[in-house]
Amino acid sequence: MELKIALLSGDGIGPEVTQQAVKVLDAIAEKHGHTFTFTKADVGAIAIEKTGNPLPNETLEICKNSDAILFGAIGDPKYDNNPDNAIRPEQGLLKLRKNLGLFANIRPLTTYPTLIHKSNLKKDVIKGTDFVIYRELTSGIYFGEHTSSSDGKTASDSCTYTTEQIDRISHLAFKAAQVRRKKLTLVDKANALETSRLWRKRVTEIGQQYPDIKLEYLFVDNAAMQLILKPTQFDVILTENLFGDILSDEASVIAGSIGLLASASIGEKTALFEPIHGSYPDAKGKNIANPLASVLSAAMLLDYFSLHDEAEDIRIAVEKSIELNISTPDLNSTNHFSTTNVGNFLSDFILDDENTFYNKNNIDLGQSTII
Ligand SMILES: NC(=O)C1=CN([C@@H]2O[C@H](COP(=O)(O)OP(=O)(O)OC[C@H]3O[C@@H](n4cnc5c(N)ncnc54)[C@H](O)[C@@H]3O)[C@@H](O)[C@H]2O)C=CC1
Ligand SMILES: CC(C)CC(=O)C(=O)O
Ligand SMILES: [Mg+2]
Repeated sequence: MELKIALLSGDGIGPEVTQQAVKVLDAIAEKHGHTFTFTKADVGAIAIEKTGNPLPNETLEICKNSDAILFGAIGDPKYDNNPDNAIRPEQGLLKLRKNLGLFANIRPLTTYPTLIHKSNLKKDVIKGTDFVIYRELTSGIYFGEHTSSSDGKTASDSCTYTTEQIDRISHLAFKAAQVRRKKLTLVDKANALETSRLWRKRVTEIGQQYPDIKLEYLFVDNAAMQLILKPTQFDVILTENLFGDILSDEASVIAGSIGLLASASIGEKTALFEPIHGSYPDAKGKNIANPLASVLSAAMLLDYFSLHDEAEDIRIAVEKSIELNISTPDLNSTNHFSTTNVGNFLSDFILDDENTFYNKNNIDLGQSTII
């Protein structure tokens, strides 16, 4: 298969982690006889520095002319610490999502035996956790009217949802539940918010078209608690933009690191694949960021094009790296491997086996070495 992929590495650790995902995709292309071509484009703070615009037209055009987008992360303390800046890196990502109509953000959460064993959370609570968050991505409070008064004393952000915006992601979430464990949990704040009441009404109505799916409702405050108390109760979580953003970062603690959580943002015409984490500015250029979220986002990209065997190859390589402790410091407090090492291991493993990596790097099999 030939795929044109727009590569938007962005800021902070974005370039370091996406570089590993590209490496892994190159290995998959070589192994399975595909041609993946990457076209780089700027977004976020780097794009502001170069053009004054966090989403230059050229970048948008490259995305529109590609089959899919591989995205790193955006964000820079220079802007975060100066809230008065009118032009901000995150506008690049929000506008990209809106312009490409990427309304459904799919964030799977799985656990790995090696990491369950190391987790600070109770092992019998997190063992077997396997759910997916369907987060609405192009509406809600991030896209409402934002105001601030001229005296600087009042600010507002409005949250709006239409039935059309709720319906389209709800159908995707119900369909996902049909091929999973047939349970959908709507997370909202219907005891306080009008938008949440609309979500509850519509999702209940849509649920009638999916009688095989058990539909449950949770208020978001309770959901935040249940995620940690009993995460195995969840199968598909459906929620609005803000709640999905927050709950998925929280859920990453169950997996072991936010550096493990991948996502796919699906629209009608195209799709974007990105880690759920941000630009982790403190780690920029240090070669310590976990690249697995980016690599697993690349696996979701392959799934999107029905290259399921190829996606599985990536997931098996990722599992192997975790099992062998070839992991960055967030997962491995003693035997640190670098971002690049992890990417090299994955591509070597995909093309050959784990011994290739050990031999190339002159390591005894299983040795605990910092390289
Ligand atoms: N999709 C995106 O591009 C997002 C961008 N951001 C932006 O990123 C910047 C930093 O935001 P933060 O709130 O600090 O969130 P962040 O996700 O960048 O980092 C939070 C913490 O998560 C951990 N972490 C994140 N990615 C990791 C990785 N790959 N490997 C290991 N540990 C990792 C680190 O401990 C880090 O301190 C801000 O400018 C923010 O606006 C935040 C979230 C998403
Ligand atoms: C610009 C932010 C809304 C990005 C973010 O935190 C996310 O999508 O997870
Ligand atoms: Mg977020």
